Amino acid sequence: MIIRSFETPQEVARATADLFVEKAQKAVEARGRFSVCLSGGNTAKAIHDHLVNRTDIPWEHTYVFWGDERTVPRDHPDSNVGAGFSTLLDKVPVPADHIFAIDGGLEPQEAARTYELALAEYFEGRPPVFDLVLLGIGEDGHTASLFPGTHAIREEERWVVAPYIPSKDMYRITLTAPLINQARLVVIAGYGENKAKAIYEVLLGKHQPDQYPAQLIRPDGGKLYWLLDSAAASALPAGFAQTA
Ligand SMILES: O=C(O)[C@H](O)[C@@H](O)[C@H](O)[C@H](O)COP(=O)(O)O
Repeated sequence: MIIRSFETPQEVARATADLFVEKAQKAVEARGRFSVCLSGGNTAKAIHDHLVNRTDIPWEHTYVFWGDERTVPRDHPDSNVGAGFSTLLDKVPVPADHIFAIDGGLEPQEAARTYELALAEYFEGRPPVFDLVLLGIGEDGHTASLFPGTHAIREEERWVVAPYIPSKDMYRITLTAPLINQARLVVIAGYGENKAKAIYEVLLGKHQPDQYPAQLIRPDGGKLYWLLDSAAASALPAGFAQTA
């Protein structure tokens, strides 16, 4: 696990974009294609702003997925898929048939099952190993839509589940931790003072993933980067995070 802190949110977004580019180039060189899972939320949008302007990403060999989606149609303002398109995919030349969107408009359990089938088809029945999974972190220590106290935290078999989230009073569709942990590279990006306590608890607190689900993110063989701004890293001991 590599933990880096940067002065500003913009530097976090830029550093995440740099890792995206590096991974994309290496994946295409090694396997001819690059599979990436986008996250939702505001952090993702800042990262997308940096990606849109890069000229060194092999978009034509890139395959795009989502780590989670709200149970809303793509055109709803809260949709992660909709935001992925409006802030990134409508602006870069990823072929339309390389984009695998979670359908938040379906009944939640059907949406989860349908997405699992899409993953199985892309990965041709082999265990889904994403080249890169981008994640955010919530103030409550959630990541993707793995929220405290939900059954999704304990899921060990399914790739995609659709738990009811009491704190949001809605169902969400989310990749499970075992699936995320198969990735070659996971990047958790976070900024803002409001994340500092959760980040401390996830990284240095008692191991209690039911309270802090981001503790579940421990890639089996891949790498994990935490990219934080100084505010989000402010509860960590001095020197714990590498300062860029
Ligand atoms: O659907 C979502 O909301 C995201 O997938 C979620 O896990 C997000 O990454 C965190 O809540 C951080 O959100 P911000 O980046 O907006 O702080």
